[in-house]
Amino acid sequence: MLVPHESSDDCKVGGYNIPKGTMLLINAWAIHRDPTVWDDPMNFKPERFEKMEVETHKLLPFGMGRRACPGLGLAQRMIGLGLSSLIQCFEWERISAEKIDLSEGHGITLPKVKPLEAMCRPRNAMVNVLQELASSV
Ligand code: HEM
Repeated sequence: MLVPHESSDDCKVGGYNIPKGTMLLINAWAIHRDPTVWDDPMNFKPERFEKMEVETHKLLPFGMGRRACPGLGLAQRMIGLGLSSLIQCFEWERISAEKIDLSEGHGITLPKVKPLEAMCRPRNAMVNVLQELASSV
């Protein structure tokens, strides 16, 4: 669910009459899994975002409109930078032959039921860079 909003006037949403003062909750979780909104929603297909102008209005992790998250640009850049640094600098392995359990838990955010445990070791090409970084802290 996104942050609750309150209608400041009588309005209609999706054909429903919403009186002034109603609490409105957007179920982004359901929208992101709705097969009438997304083609094959349960599969990871990053290529669906290649034509960003087509799909962005259906993707709501930051809300939408006037009260959408003003930290969107910062958050997207930091997540990309953080994740790509972890992939570029380290080799990653599972802790056992068992596949990672991706089951979703409950909460304000979407935690994993089983926290991720993984092993990492600096990539050879990155050892010097990481040592220099660590010694400069
Ligand atoms: C992955 C990171 C983030 C996610 C998923 C996220 C998501 C959201 C969502 C869903 C909302 C509510 C939108 C709505 O009312 O419909 C929101 C609001 C807000 N976010 Fe974020 N956010 C993130 C990072 C950030 C960062 C980095 C900042 C600031 C540096 C920030 C500042 C805010 C503020 C100030 C609001 C309230 C905006 C308003 O009510 O007018 N957020 N965010």
